Amino acid sequence: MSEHAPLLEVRAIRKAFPGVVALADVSFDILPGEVHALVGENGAGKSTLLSIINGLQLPDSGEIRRDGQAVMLRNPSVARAHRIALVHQELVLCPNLTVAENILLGQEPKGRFGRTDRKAMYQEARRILGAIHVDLDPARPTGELSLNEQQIVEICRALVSDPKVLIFDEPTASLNDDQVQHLLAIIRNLKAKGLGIVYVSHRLAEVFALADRITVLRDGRAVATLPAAESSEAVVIRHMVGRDPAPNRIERGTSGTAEVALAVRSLGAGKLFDDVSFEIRKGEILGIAGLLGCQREAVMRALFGALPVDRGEIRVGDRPCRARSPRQAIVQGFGFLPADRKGEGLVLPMSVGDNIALTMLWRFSALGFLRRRKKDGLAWEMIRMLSTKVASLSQAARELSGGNQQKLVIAKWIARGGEVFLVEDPTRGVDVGAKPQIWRAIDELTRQGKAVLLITSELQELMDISDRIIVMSRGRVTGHFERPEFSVEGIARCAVM
Ligand SMILES: Nc1ncnc2c1ncn2[C@@H]1O[C@H](COP(=O)(O)OP(=O)(O)OP(=O)(O)O)[C@@H](O)[C@H]1O
Repeated sequence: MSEHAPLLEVRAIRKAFPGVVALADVSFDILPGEVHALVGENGAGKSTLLSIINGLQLPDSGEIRRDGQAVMLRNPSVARAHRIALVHQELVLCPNLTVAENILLGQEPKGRFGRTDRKAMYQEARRILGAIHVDLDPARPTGELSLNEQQIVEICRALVSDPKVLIFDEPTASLNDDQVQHLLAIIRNLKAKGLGIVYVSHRLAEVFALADRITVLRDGRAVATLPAAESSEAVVIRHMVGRDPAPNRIERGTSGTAEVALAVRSLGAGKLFDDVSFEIRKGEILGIAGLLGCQREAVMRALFGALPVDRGEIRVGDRPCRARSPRQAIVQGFGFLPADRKGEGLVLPMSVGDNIALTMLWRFSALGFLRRRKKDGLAWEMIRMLSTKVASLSQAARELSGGNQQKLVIAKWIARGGEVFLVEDPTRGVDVGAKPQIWRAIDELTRQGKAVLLITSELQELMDISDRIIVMSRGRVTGHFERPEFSVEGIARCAVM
């Protein structure tokens, strides 16, 4: 076989679910030493394709060839035996076990009487960590690792079977910019060793920083395979959505009224944060910027009654607010969209329509036909507003793609209402085509007089949407910027104070 023969070929794969053709005649291949990115809108078919390559699902028709030979990937163990491995997006580590135990879980080297040979296990874990140039103590309990370190353990777990094809499913979804760079360096290193890497991500900047080729899926079809060096984000987005994308930056105009929606004065919580003060007017979006450990998430949680404060004052409108629980915070006018939305607020076996209706029950107290029609009408409005891809209102939420589940959570959360919305990373896991719609939905909230406090993991996004930004560093407010003064340099300077 020539050096450039594909490690893996996917030919004319088709996979349908009731009411949806998830993959229609998809073909693509992976060469040794290449990163082949797979991109597409939410529901385009990426996860379905990955699960077929990883042996989690069988295709209805089509063929998979590994080193030129047709293979039947009946389950993930068969895929592993063919040296194909997947790095999970969701970290599935056991927190009580050590790094080495997690890496070799289920594949521990055995010594006498079939017992685990612990010395060999630690040696093997050290060898794998060394192979990707990571200095992590294999004896550390996994529970105390950072997200980035946990991700590394996940990668090592996939490397145990010495794969030739390694699949990454949105590996950077919960990482900050520095951690992303570290992960990309590890992936480049694996590529240099000749592995073929399949890389799925919604973050196009990262796809262009890493990929050799990019295959775009749209509505279950592979609509283009492009050499990254000869393409651009705009071209890829056009293939993904079939039109020019809407700009992310929202023209906010003269937003905000004079009326203060939320006033926070000298707020403090233990050693986490201190002397935090700001105001948000009705109709305004205030962003909080800061590096990891700046405690902006803790401020959000304190406002939502999920973390006790011991000093300072919070006022919603002209009322003092002392929420001691999220339930009380909701009653006092707060809405909270946490970054960790997995399963959050969705009853997965229930239908899409009923999931949205759950939050709106109080609006439909009168029984009757009209109620159903009105309920369905509002549900469709929510679904369209965020371009959620659903087959029908009666489709079970569990059958939606990951990104579409996220959009459904956001739709529910907007439907629930409130005066002050606390929002963390609303576009995480959401495709580029739908991001502007989410920003527009938030913009629309403020036009109705709501106030929004916002955190995003990408600073550019925060600058695109916020009216003002405060910067936090080590639990204190270190900067305050009006929209015309926004600059990455200025904000970054305050973030390291
Ligand atoms: N088990 C299932 N039953 C019914 N429909 C399904 C099932 N799994 C996936 N689908 C449908 O197949 C289509 C493709 O979904 P898939 O999860 O592959 O999309 P994706 O590109 O990974 O999206 P995302 O970016 O949101 O993760 C979607 O319309 C989805 O609703």
